[in-house]
Amino acid sequence: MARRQSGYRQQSGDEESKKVKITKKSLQEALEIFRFVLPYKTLFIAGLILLILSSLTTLIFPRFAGMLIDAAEGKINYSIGQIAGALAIVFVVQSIFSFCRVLLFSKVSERAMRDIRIAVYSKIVTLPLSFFEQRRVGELTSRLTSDITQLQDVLSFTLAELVRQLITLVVGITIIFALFPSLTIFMLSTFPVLVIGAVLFGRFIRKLSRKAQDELANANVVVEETLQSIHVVKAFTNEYLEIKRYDNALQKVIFNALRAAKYRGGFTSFIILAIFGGIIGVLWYGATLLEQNLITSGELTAFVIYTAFIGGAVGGMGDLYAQLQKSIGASERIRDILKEGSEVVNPQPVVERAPLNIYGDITFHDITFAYPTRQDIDVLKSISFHIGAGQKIALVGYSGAGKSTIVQLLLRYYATDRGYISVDGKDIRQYDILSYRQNIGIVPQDVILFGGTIRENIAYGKPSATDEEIIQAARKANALDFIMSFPEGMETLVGERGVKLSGGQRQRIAIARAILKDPAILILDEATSSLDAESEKLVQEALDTLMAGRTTIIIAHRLATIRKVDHIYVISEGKIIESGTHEELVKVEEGLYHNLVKLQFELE
Ligand SMILES: Nc1ncnc2c1ncn2[C@@H]1O[C@H](COP(=O)(O)OP(=O)(O)OP(=O)(O)O)[C@@H](O)[C@H]1O
Repeated sequence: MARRQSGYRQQSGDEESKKVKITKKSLQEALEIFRFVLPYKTLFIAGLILLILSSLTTLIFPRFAGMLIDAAEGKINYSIGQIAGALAIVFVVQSIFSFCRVLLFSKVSERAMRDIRIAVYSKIVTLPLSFFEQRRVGELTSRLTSDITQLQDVLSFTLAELVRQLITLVVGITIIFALFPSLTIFMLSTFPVLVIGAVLFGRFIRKLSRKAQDELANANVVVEETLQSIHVVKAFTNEYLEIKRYDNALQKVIFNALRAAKYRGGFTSFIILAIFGGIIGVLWYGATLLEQNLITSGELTAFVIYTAFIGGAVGGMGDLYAQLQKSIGASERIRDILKEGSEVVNPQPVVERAPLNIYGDITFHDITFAYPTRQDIDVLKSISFHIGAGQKIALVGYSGAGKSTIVQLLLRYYATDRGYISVDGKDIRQYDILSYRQNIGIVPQDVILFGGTIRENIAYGKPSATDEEIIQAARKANALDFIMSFPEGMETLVGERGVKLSGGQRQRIAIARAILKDPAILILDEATSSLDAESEKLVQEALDTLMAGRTTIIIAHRLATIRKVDHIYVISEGKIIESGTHEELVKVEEGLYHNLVKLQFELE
C-alpha cells in the first residue's frame, strides 16, 4: 500500500510543479519547443494573419452598432440598412476567416504534436535503463499525454485567445481613446482596482481548486489500487473496507471543492459588482455628456460595448496567464527528457545495421559495480572470470548475491567504470550497442508476452522472420504441438485479452524467440517455480537444443539442472567465492555449493 500511496502523492506534487514563474528565460526556453512548429511555419503564419484580421473585424462591431443608433436618430448620413448591411458583410467575412484560422491552427498543432510525441517517445525508448529507475512509468506516460496535450492547447487555443485579447485590449483602447478621450480616461481610472482584485482573488481560488483536484487524484488512487488488486480485496473480503476508504477520500474532495466554490462564488459577485459598478460609473458619466450634447447616444453605446470588450479581455488574461504557466512547465519537462543522453543513437531496423558476428568469448576484468540509484553499495566486488566461446557456465548463490547484476552488465544495461568486460577480446563498450545486443539471447525467469498473437510473440526475436522460420523455431522449442492444439494455431491471441499460457508454455515461447534470434551468447535465468515433470522435460529438451553451440550463462536456482555445465561460479555478496565443476565443488565440504546442494537435496 505504501508503494502506491507514495506514487500518487508525487503525482499531485507534479501538479504543483506544473506551474512555473514566467520569466524571460523560462519563456525563451519554452519557445525552443516551438522549433517543432517550424516545419509548418507557413500554415502557422497564415493562421496568425487570419486571426489578427478576425480580431480586428470584431472591433468594428461596437462602432457600427453605435452608428446604427445614430442613423436611426437621423444624426448621420447613412441609412440603417446600409450600416446593417455593412455589418452583415463584415461578419460573414469574419466567420470565413475564423473557420480557416481554426483549420490552419489545427493542422499545425496536430502535426507538430505528432512530431513532439515521436521525438519524446523515441527518446524514452532509447534511454538507458538507469534512467527508468529514477523515473516512474506513470510520470513518463504523463509526459507523453498530459504535457503534450497542454502544449497542444496552447497552439490550438491559448495562443489564439492571447493574440485576440491583446489586440482587443490595445486596439480597443486606442480606438476609444481617439474617439472619446475624456470618457476613456474616466473608464481607465476604474480599471486598476478591478485588475488587481481579479488577479489576487483569482490566484487564491486557483490554489484552492488545485487542492480539490489533488484530493480527487488521491480518491482515484483508491479505485486504481482496489481494481489492480481486486483478487486480494476479495480474498480478504474487504469490499466494505474499500468502499469506506473511497468514501472517506471523496469526503475530502467535497470539503475542498465546496470551500473553493465558496470563494469562487465570492469572486463572481466581486466581478459582477466591480464590472457593473464600473459600467454604471461610465454610463453615468456618459449620460452626463449626452445630456450636455457632447456625444451622441450612438457614440455612448459604442463606447459601452468597447468597454465591455476590453473588460472581457482583461478578465480573461488571468486564465490565459495560468495556462501559459502550465505550458511552460510542460515544455520544460519535455525538454528535460529530450536533453537526456540516449544509449541508442540512431534506432533503425536491425536488418539495416552492419552485422556483427561475435563468437562469444567473454571475460570479466575485475568488475566492481554499484547501481546508479544506490551508488554507496558495491553490489559486485572485483569479479573476474572467463568463458570460452561455446562454453556453458552457471552462476549460483543466495538471492541478492549479484547473479542477475553480472548478466545485466554483460547486456550493457548499465555502464561500468571500474573494471571492464570484453567479448572476443574487445571491450564491449566499443561495440555498437544494438549490434552487440543482437548477439545475446535471453530466456528470462518470468516470460512476458506482449498482447498479440503467438506468431508475433515468437517473431519478436527476429521481426523479419518468415513463417517457415517461425514454425521451425516453435518446433525446436517443443512448442509447436501445444500451439497447434489451439483452434487458431499461431494466430491465437495471448496476453491480457488472449489465452493464458502456462508457465512451461510461456517458457517454450521464450525459447522459440531465442532460437529465432540465433545469438552467440545465451542467458538463461532459470524459473524459480518448478514445473511438473512432463513440462520440465519438454522445457529442458528445448533448452538443450537452444544451448547447443552457444556460450551460455545460466542463473541457476535449481542445482539439479547444472550438473553438466563446464564451470560453476558461486557468488556471495558480490564476490566469487568458489568455482569449479559440479564434481569439484561438491567435494568441498565446508563450501557454500556443497551446502546448497545438500539443502536442496534435503528439501526434495
Ligand atoms: N536496479 C537496481 N538498483 C539498485 N539495486 C539493485 C538493483 N537491482 C538489484 N539491486 C541490488 O543488487 C543486489 C544484487 O541483486 P541481483 O539481482 O544481482 O541478485 P541475484 O543474485 O540475481 O538475486 P536473485 O537470485 O534473487 O535474482 C541486491 O542487493 C539488490 O538489492
